[in-house]
Amino acid sequence: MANPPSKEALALLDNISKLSGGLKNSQLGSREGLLDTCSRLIAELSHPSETMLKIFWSDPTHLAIIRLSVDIQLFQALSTIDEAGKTSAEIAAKCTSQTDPVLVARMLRHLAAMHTIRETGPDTFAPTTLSNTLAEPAYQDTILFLEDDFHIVHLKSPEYFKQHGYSSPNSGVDGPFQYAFDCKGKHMFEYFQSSAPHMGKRFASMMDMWSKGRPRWFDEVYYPVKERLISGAESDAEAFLVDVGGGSGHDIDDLCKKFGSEIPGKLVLQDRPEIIDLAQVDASIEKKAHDFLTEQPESPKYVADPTTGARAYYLHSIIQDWNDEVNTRILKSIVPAMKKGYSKILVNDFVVPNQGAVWPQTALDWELMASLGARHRTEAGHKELYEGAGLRITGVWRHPQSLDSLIELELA
Ligand SMILES: C[S@@+](CC[C@H](N)C(=O)[O-])C[C@H]1O[C@@H](n2cnc3c(N)ncnc32)[C@H](O)[C@@H]1O
Repeated sequence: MANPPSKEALALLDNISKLSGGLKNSQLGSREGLLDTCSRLIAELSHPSETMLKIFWSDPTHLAIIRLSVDIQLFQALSTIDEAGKTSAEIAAKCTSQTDPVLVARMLRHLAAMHTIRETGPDTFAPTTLSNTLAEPAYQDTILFLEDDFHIVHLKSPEYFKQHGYSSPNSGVDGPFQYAFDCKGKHMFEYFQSSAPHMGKRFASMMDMWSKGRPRWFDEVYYPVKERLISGAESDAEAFLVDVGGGSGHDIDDLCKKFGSEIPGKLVLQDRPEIIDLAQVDASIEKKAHDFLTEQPESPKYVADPTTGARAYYLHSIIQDWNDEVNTRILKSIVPAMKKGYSKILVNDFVVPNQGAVWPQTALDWELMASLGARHRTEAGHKELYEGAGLRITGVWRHPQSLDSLIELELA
């Protein structure tokens, strides 16, 4: 007979049944609660050797198969199939190149065992929402970035830490990334530009992919854009909102789509020149190459008929990329452009709790360290940084289903 479940497992099962009721009634947060509780239950019920094999066998092989699927266009082949499914030989015939049907069958079986696709009968497989989504260009780029380009950084990090006395990096130009690519002194974004433009493009796609499926800062229950920005915006101001380091423009483009003619002024997308070249945004959005370590050009000092600075300077996933010293430079480059009591800086970043951070936060913190010598901040860490740059926090907003926050700042 099997061992009786532990007290913890029983409590988790009770919680799952409560949360299931919430999910059926579309209660906000029940989906997230269920995901967390189910993963705790899996950890509680698994034998350590099962967990070990999950981490070191099933996940890496799953990853290897997903990566290979990009080359043979397996997800694209699957996306043409209906829910009844097709045999592995039929699916192999739809892949690019002459892929061995036996190899495809082995890939399909593991993908099905990992719930990435569905096994609908003997040697018969059908796509899922996940596998269809993995066929999209932004997801394919992300797989290539994380596997082909970035994975080496994690593989090399034990050597890096051994050489650096196991201390936490605090430099964007001498961390695990620079060690793996032998480019000490060059920041990751500079390295993309000078030595690996394909990585820069894939990275921008990854940021685009990441914005999907999570609440956006301008959603009604997140940050009240109408109340805090549109209302009170001066129509003769040069710019309404500047997306500083906005990548290929998904945030500002979606803001533009959502509010359309309600936006009372110009929208400006700024980033490095090679990223601005990639951006495909609404024609009304001005695209400008700008180094955010230098003085903000969307400022009364520079515009033809200056009245005020922009209503808002939006920084999404920027503060988390740099140490305090560089962030102070970024913020102080915007401060002279701001009008007191009118202009705001909007920081859209994680505010990690002092206890109970969840895996998307802790995993990203490690990625930030490895790639950029950077880290996540608690609310106290954010506050200290902004006060040091002559700013004050005027509010922190969070969507009930999001893990990130919107921190609103004004001149102190
Ligand atoms: C983590 S991404 C965030 C992109 C976008 N805000 C988003 O949330 O998807 C950081 C962005 O900062 C840009 N960046 C890095 N250094 C920069 C600099 N000195 N000036 C302007 N942009 C820079 C990168 O090109 C990249 O698009």
